[in-house]
Amino acid sequence: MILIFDLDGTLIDSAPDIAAAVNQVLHEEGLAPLDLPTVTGFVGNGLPKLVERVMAACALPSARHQELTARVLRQYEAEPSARTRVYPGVVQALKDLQVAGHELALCTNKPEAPARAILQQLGLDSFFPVVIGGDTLSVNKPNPAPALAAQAQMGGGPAAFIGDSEVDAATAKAAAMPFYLFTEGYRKSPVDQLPHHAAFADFANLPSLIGQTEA
Ligand SMILES: O=C(O)COP(=O)(O)O
Ligand SMILES: [Mg+2]
Repeated sequence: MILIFDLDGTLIDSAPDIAAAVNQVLHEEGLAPLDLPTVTGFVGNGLPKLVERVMAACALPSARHQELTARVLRQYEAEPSARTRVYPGVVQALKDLQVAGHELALCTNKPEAPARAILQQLGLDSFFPVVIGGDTLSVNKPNPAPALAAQAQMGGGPAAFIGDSEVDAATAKAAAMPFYLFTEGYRKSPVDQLPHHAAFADFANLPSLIGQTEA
């Protein structure tokens, strides 16, 4: 089966680096930093949307959105993974899933360039022959197009989606793919309010969970 993974809050805890980039720009603007839970709550719909949420929280004029988005992105790309951690058990789970014959792809709302840089810096790039970012197509998740593009680029066939958020649950539903929910990421809703085929809190359990579903 083709397994399409989300990135932020699923494979990696990346919010500290996103918050650092945001807070550097706020500092340059003479504004107080936002705390980590606040910035984490803004992750999920891509960088332009995150900056829009930051600007609303800081009462910055929306006319500056393009400029501030470019500055946050430049800051983030300068140091994208220094504070970012791969969640426990991810690497072993990805290896086990490949050994079991699955093919892995990545579908994130993070812009493609920093997504690829982070995968490489954290040693995850070799798992993912296909990477679709938030700016790879003209639409991003929860539109199903990025997930469907990942599936098509992997050669087509049965696919499942693994993610941590409301956005991923909606994407999987729209793409008609079973959704595996990682419960320890950046979701805002209770687990039972997110439609999912199966949920897991520990990556060590994912290979058997997917094996059971297939059987
Ligand atoms: O960049 C975001 O807003 C979210 O990224 P994700 O799709 O990898 O969770
Ligand atoms: Mg996510």
